[in-house]
Amino acid sequence: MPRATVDITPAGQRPDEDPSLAVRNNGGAEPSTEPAPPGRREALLVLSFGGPEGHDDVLPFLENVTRGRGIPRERLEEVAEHYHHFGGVSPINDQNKALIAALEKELAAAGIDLPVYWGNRNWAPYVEDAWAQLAEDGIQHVYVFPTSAYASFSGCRQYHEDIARARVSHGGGPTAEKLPHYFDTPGFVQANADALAAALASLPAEVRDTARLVATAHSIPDTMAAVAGPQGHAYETELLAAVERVVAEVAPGRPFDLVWQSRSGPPSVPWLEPDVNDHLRTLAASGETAVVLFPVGFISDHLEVIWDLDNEAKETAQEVGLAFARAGTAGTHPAFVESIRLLLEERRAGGLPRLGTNCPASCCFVPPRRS
Ligand SMILES: CC1=C(CCC(=O)O)c2cc3nc(cc4[nH]c(cc5[nH]c(cc1n2)c(C)c5CCC(=O)O)c(CCC(=O)O)c4C)C(CCC(=O)O)=C3C
Ligand SMILES: [Fe+2]
Repeated sequence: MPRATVDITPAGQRPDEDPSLAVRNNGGAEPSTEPAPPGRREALLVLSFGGPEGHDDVLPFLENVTRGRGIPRERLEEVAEHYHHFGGVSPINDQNKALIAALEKELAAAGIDLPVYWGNRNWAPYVEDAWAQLAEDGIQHVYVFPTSAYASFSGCRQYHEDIARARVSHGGGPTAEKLPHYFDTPGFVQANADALAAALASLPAEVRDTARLVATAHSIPDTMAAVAGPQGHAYETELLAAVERVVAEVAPGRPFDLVWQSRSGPPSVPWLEPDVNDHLRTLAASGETAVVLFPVGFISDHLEVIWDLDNEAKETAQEVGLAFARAGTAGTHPAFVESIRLLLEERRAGGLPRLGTNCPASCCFVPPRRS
């Protein structure tokens, strides 16, 4: 007998045991093109990287981050120092709390009754614990908002894997879908554009119109870039698309660069180049007098932004005589928060994802190193 469409998961049945839901969700993190079944209990999960909360958290956190990924011990010790400069506390946790508070307000104002949860990959609150809570609270389906806007193993697939791991750790729990990449949503672009305009305005008047616009994003290994997105190189392609949109808003036609920051891994492994510091030296040597860095690759001013740009890159700029300003990230900009709500509403309505993409299962895979 053909099975009728089930709109509401019967009480006592785990949603992932309902075959109709399993098909819609491909058992995991694939977006559905069906509207959300009426009555289904849903939530939004902000899924992030995690960061230490104090001195003693730093090394265990870094070990979580780099497990199986072949990062040299010396690099870990160096990065630990960056965290220790801030008392071992990453700013990312407060930034995520602020984003969650802004999202709760945004949803409430739009009359959307949807609880917001928080889970991380590398530090408490862990996504596994968030999953247990979601299940305990009777949530049947969760929309996952990852704190990365782009394709790539680190920014996309690894978040899919976090969801899968959390579901396995709980033996099920809610079905899930990761929201599409949002680098090209109007609100993300607007937030970055406003930040870039403010940074430009902070420069001395005589260099404001000529300062070089330099976008930055986290470097990734060349091999990871090559397999990002179904056609490969989606990380760079999506970044370039975001940067073009931001520059078109702020200073149409003005030249810009997209360069890379925060590389790690052994020097023998090629990562995306040029590094932002090398690029600043090149710009100075070619006669530029001022730069504005805008870290469009990140959504908040976390440690890799405030250390690698506000300390290291700024020092490089001073060394080579470039006037320097650094734009903020999207953070809790109202337009960005609104775009997240619109993405969520679009998914709940079952529309095909208009904005951005979501990675299918076949891309972005980078196997862990066996040591
Ligand atoms: C693409 C990308 C994003 C953006 C997408 C996203 O946001 O997810 C990102 C974000 C972040 N990266 C962060 C921190 C770290 N990343 C590391 C290591 C690595 N990142 C990589 C890539 C990315 N990283 C890669 C390819 C590695 C090598 C190891 C591996 O192959 O996986 C390491 C290890 C030490 C080191 O070598 O730096 C740390 C401590 C934090 C938290 C900052 C805070 O605490 O405020 C955030 C938001
Ligand atoms: Fe990273």
